[in-house]
Amino acid sequence: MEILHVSAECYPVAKVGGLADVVGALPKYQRDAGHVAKVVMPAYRNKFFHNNAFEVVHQAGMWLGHDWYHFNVYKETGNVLGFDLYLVDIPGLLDREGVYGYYNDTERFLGFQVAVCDWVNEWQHHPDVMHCHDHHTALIPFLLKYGYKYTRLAEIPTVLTIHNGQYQGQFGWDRQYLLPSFDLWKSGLLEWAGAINPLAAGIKSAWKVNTVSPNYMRELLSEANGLEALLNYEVGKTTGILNGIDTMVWDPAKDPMLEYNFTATTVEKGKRENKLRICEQFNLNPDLPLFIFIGRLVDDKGADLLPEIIGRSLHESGNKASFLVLGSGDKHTEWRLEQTRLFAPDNMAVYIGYNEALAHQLYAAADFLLMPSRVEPCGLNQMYALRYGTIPIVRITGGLADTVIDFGDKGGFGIRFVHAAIWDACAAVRRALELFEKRTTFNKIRKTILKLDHSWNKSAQEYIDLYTSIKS
Ligand SMILES: Nc1ncnc2c1ncn2[C@@H]1O[C@H](COP(=O)(O)OP(=O)(O)O[C@H]2O[C@H](CO)[C@@H](O)[C@H](O)[C@H]2O)[C@@H](O)[C@H]1O
Repeated sequence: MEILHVSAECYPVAKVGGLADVVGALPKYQRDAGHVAKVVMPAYRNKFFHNNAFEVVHQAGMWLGHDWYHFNVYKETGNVLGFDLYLVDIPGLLDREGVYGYYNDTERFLGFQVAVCDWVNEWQHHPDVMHCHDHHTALIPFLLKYGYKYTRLAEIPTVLTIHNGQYQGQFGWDRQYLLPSFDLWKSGLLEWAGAINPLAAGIKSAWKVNTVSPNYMRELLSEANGLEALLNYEVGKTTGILNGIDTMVWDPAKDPMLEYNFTATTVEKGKRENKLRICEQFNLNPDLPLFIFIGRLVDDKGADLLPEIIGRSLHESGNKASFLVLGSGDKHTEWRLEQTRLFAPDNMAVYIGYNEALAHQLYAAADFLLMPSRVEPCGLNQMYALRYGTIPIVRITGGLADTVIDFGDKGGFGIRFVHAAIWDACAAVRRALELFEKRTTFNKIRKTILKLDHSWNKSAQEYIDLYTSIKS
């Protein structure tokens, strides 16, 4: 089967969050299962673009409203990722260093989607499925079905994966002219709440829709940032497939970003050594339990709760813990974290920014990972933590409920709490502190979690089954 993944991110080409991890890993596992999986994404002007070799495989031009853009499709020639990677270069739109956050993101990702459809329109054959990820690519199922210039592509099955339903990419009807001409009788498929809503259009038009965990799929039926009614209506074509992790990239035994690699048999020494390094770097006491948070500092992740969770936990425990936060996002939360640190400089460290290597080192060094998420479609951090012998403390929502069992329950290994609230998170931290003191149980749990299998093997097959169910 030939699968074309269309995405705004893919690790290691360009990563902002978990979407990149998924799109960088899933195709490898699909390849290993005997399929041809390709990824097409924008050609951002970043390190990866400058440091790798490409050949031009397609050159064309397109109208985006009243503006004409020339575009190229490049193919990476070194097979660096282990599957075919295509980059769409649209000078004037996509040739920026960053992924998101530009004033014309709507035009940028519209241009990307039109260019992808135009390019596939020139192929001699059709891919067996086009797999679109999140709202930046969610207009493709609509365009293929109803765009006049894509009639020969109308039968290509499309799958839309919702990695995060909070972001939908809405823009006003006044910009409808940016879309290539389509059957206007179908305009209603673009519409949601008085605007053009790409995610809603994708849910309506894709052949199948899935989220990144079964529990998140259930949650979306009652809480989907305004799309609840639509998802209830379309429930028949939806499913939840749990994300996996790339166990080749995330392997404590071989990870080149770690100074000390370790396995299940050397976990105690290995984690101790990694912890010593990190504690030295951030001026923390290595004898205290180390709690980390890694992620985008946004309210959905519960990042706004962190300053008080940390402050209160330190106060209650008499400074018997260390906390380290790695992330960036909401400026006010960044500032509050820095302020909290001033009150406990020996027990708290904050790294504002994005640092892939540090993230790996933190998963390896920490004792506990804190995830007080309000919304968590799947969450990869808890799976990376488990793989690196760090016990996750999670609020049970979305995929966190699907992947973490409380150590108090049969077969359990993590710490769960119910409310995205300071008091409940602090109670979970208290349980962690008690667990840290019970060394035998703590070490046993560590050994157990290192052996859990969160690789893509099972889920990659579930995607193949999904494609097979719609293959024309
Ligand atoms: N400052 C920083 N420095 C270094 N690394 C950082 C970092 N901030 C984040 N990361 C890394 O980015 C990734 C975050 O992945 P998540 O799945 O937790 O969240 P995200 O919300 O981006 O993804 C969305 O899509 C994914 C994939 O489907 C879902 O799992 C998730 O629930 C959904 O919200 C991890 O690899 C993490 O280590």
